[in-house]
Amino acid sequence: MSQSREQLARQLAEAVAEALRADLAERERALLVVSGGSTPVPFFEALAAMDLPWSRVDVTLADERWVAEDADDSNARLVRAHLMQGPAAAATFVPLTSAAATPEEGVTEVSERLAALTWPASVVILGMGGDGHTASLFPDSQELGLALSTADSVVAVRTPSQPQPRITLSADRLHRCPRHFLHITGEEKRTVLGRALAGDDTRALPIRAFLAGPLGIYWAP
Ligand SMILES: O=C(O)[C@H](O)[C@@H](O)[C@H](O)[C@H](O)COP(=O)(O)O
Repeated sequence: MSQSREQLARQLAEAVAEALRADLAERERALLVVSGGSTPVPFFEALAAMDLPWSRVDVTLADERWVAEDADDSNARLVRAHLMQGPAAAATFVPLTSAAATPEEGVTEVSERLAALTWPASVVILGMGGDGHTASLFPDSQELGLALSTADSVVAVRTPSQPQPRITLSADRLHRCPRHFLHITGEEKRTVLGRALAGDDTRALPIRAFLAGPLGIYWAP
């Protein structure tokens, strides 16, 4: 019998907590990179309640919509509401937006902010859309090729399928981590992942940029 989404969230939270503890035994600070969207909420809430040296943990995003932090579709708002709570409130959240009007104008400041963190990240949590995007690496984005190839840490992204301009960690920066976990739910995403595993055109299904390496896949119906 397949597990529930709540059980999956707890299982993922335990794996992430274990990874953070392992790294914090070796280094002063540890970095957790999370994705936004709707799937992560039960995972965020399970992780937030865990007993960790949270004051030594930095949390940032794999991508962000270029909106104010109090906007309904802000990933920063989602993380502050569901992860930066309880014990995890002692962690440091590092947002991916700035006061600049556009992500193109903000990438330098955000890149400098990220440079001060402890890379490689301990863990990267990826989500996936029904179009096979992950972070803000979208198939229909004109910046996809850049985001897949640049050594820069962040890329401004404009995508016809998305209402807001975005900023995303580049594939290179997302790869700078020994642990990647893909957190997806539902039959549609299971089917998309199956298609991604069966092919090699990363521009068509950008999640493919992360399937060649070690990837923990956390899926529930
Ligand atoms: O900013 C975002 O939306 C996320 O970072 C994005 O990459 C997300 O992981 C997928 O779009 C899946 O979103 P759902 O969990 O809402 O299906």
